[in-house]
Amino acid sequence: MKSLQEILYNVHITAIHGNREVNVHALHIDSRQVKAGDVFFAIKGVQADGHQYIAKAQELGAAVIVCEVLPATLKEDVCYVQVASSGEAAGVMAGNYYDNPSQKLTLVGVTGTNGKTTIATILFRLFSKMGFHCGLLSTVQNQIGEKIIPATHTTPDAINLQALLADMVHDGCEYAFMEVSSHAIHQHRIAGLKFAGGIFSNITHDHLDYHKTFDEYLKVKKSFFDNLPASAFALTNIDDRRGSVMLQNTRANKMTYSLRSLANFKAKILENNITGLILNIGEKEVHFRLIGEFNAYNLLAVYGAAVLLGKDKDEVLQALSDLPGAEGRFDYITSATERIIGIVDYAHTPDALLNVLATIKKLRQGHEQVITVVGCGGDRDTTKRPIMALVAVEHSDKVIFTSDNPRSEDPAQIIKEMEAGVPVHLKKKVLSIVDRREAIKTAISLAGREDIVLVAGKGHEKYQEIQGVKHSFDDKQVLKETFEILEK
Ligand SMILES: CC(=O)N[C@H]1[C@@H](OP(=O)(O)OP(=O)(O)OC[C@H]2O[C@@H](n3ccc(=O)[nH]c3=O)[C@H](O)[C@@H]2O)O[C@H](CO)[C@@H](O)[C@@H]1O[C@H](C)C(=O)N[C@@H](C)C(=O)N[C@H](CCC(=O)O)C(=O)O
Ligand SMILES: Nc1ncnc2c1ncn2[C@@H]1O[C@H](COP(=O)(O)OP(=O)(O)OP(=O)(O)O)[C@@H](O)[C@H]1O
Ligand SMILES: N[C@H](CCC[C@H](N)C(=O)O)C(=O)O
Ligand SMILES: [Mg+2]
Repeated sequence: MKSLQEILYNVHITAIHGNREVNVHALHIDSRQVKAGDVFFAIKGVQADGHQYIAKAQELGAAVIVCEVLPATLKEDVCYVQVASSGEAAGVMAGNYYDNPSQKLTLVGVTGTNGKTTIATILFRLFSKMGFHCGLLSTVQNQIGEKIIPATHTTPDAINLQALLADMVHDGCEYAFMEVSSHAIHQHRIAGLKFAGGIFSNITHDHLDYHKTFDEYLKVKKSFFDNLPASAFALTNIDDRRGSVMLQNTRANKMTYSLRSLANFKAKILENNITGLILNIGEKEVHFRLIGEFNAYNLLAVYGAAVLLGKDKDEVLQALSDLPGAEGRFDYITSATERIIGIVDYAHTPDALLNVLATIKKLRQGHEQVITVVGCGGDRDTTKRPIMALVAVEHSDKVIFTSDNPRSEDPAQIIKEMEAGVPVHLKKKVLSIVDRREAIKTAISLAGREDIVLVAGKGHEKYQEIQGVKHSFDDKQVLKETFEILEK
């Protein structure tokens, strides 16, 4: 329990009404969770406006309401804190409530369209391997040392985020690595955090349903770097067209990485095949288990960040060389007799799909066919559907369009929107099968000896969300089962 006065530290308050001599029990952004003596933050969202739920929160006993607009009638026993942004106030107040855990950790945030999970996860594994107790906040899962905490978001909401970081501090973590999604930046989920470093991987087409234009999406990502403190490093991929823009207004220590031009951290790909990568990095030739050029970028980002955090170059490279990639990212299994390679990958953007297919092309030795199974998520950026479809058909021998997570949408309609991206002369390559399990089975039945089946879009996900229900589903498991039937 903390006094309201304590948790209001550093909050930009416009006005305050009512009794502020209260002690606060818990903080909530969802009225449905409020209990007597709690703080409720009224946040304007996409579906609803949290201000509509102030009355509900009061009914449930909220002692403090943080809002942008005051309700018409004020209750005597409630304290109303009026602020310019309730979302931002939630971050700062949650930070104060949990004793600002980010100030007691070395916290590194990773942003970009693709590569966040990979970079954050490998940083976590690298530092753990080098003997440090670490925390991880990622799309796949959150971790405090060995302990796994399921993740609901790539970046949790402000209150859960601060609570998780506080748990890391209590558990003795020194470092925390987290993904910083564009939604999280825009919704101020990261307000009140002190970062020791920020990493930018790349920016390409995604989330235009939310950010509306690419420029807006870019601005949001850039604001993460604009707000880093002078004590932090800002490490950017300058081979990305927007890499240097990210750093233009930051006060942080500007650092760059590149495979192509002059940069603070440079690497050269010497070999790139199914067993991994050999890079010339830090004046050494090092073999890594991760596959594909895009992972050379991810490894370089990890290496740069580790060196900027003061770690010995050779020790970092030695530990890094042996680490596996994140779950569901270029995750492959091979069938025993036919030697069909099944690859599960979380590519759910046009750029990620292109990168994975380009990597597969490079790995092909002879005349193996590439058969791609892919769908697009419902209730998400619809403009990427025809583009992902085109990328798939242009870079595969056969393609099966199927469902990803249709969510509230009609899966057949999503597939239609994908089909619209396929030019007439490539239509003969395409089959559409709504049922994802059937689609994967069909792909394998079409595959000959040593062919490659890419199952894209869901990576580590263990469910398929259809009409609000999450059904158990695991791409890799379906591949395995189908291979087993084939072997019999
Ligand atoms: C589009 C988006 O980001 N939505 C997030 C947002 O919800 P919202 O704006 O729709 O909220 P809303 O339903 O309009 O409600 C507004 C406010 O009223 C409150 N409310 C609502 C109902 C009620 O009865 N009482 C109440 O108090 C809500 O708690 C909320 O504070 O705020 C919620 C609370 O933090 C999030 O859970 C929710 O994530 C949804 C589930 C989601 O799917 N988000 C995805 C798109 C997302 O955030 N993805 C990124 C990853 C992207 C990437 O990896 O590139 C992520 O970081 O996970
Ligand atoms: N550096 C990279 N550049 C381009 N594509 C990448 C890169 N790293 C990974 N990918 C591709 O993008 C997919 C997603 O990678 P990853 O999960 O690391 O990214 P992410 O940014 O965390 O994605 P999300 O925003 O959905 O959580 C991978 O499965 C791979 O296909
Ligand atoms: N972080 C991404 C995940 C997309 C994964 C894909 N399987 C889908 O459901 O669209 C998002 O929120 O857009
Ligand atoms: Mg991620």
